[in-house]
Amino acid sequence: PPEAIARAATLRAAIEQANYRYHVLDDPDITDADYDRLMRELEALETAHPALASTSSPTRTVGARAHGGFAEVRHAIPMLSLGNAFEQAGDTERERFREIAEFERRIEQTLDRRVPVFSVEPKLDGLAISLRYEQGVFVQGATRGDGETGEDVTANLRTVRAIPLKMRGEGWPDVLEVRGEVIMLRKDFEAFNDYARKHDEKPLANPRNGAAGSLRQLDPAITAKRRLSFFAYAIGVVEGGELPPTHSATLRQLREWGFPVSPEVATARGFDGLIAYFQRIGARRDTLPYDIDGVVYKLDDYAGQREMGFVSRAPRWAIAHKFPAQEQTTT
Ligand SMILES: Cc1c[n+]2nc(N)[nH]c2nc1OC(C)C
Repeated sequence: PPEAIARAATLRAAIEQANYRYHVLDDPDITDADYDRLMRELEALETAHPALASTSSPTRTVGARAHGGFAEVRHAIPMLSLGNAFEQAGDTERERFREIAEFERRIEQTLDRRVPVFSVEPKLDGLAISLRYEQGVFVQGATRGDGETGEDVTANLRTVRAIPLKMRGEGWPDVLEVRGEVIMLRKDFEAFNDYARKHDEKPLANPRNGAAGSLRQLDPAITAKRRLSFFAYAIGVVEGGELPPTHSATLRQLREWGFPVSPEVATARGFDGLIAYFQRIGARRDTLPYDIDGVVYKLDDYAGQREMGFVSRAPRWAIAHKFPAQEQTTT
């Protein structure tokens, strides 16, 4: 009946808007209870009128169990690892952060640029995944695996509300791969362990295990019970369209298309700018809503990235800068 069709469309739009405001803008305008009421009303409508349901409906996020294990997915563009730098003994900052000074100087020299601009980002401690969108619709998601081949965890990723089932806005390429980290926010990790202890279930050792374990569940219904989040940080395949010339502009564009991007991302100029960011984030590390194990510096303009190229599997144009290992507080 037409009024059921109209009501279902209204509910879907409201739920997608609520997901965007909660996960991308971090500025929800309805309570969790209201959100659940919208979902329950849509589920009831779709049950009463099965013709209404579609795979891209927010209620259709729990798919079938992967009986024989996960299918393999070959990454057309390998998912890279990052070379990383650690602090070293020394008096001056250039000595203590010698590897970062080296990284930055090599880029200055190779590109003959005085002060290169970098995209600077928190290095989230979760599970790296790649999301494939065709005509703006989420069609496949895979884990990083060994960088060349990962596992198809599409059904599980559909249950992660921070991952848009359809891109927002317009102007996106025909095919777009968005890469990022699936994580478990600290508050959701603590809530999960409270529940586990009360129900005599095995608690999670840390949020990273929570994200990895939840995503690798063969039954998406179990994944759906784990509160996971997602932050985009890179692009893979782009076909039938083009992206801005810099990584920072691409991250802004991804936010508009409905992808969560960490609010901590910024740009920095030269060695001093990198270290200032490293120390700024380091000072706030324990107050962030998610675990990080360092920060990532990436030359911001894509032309410069292409010119710098890669060393084996890690790009010359990016590096992870890790904090000293933190004593894991076993909760
Ligand atoms: C492996 C990795 C991890 N991370 N984490 C962030 N924030 N950016 C980022 N980029 C990565 O690789 C790029 C070089 C694509």
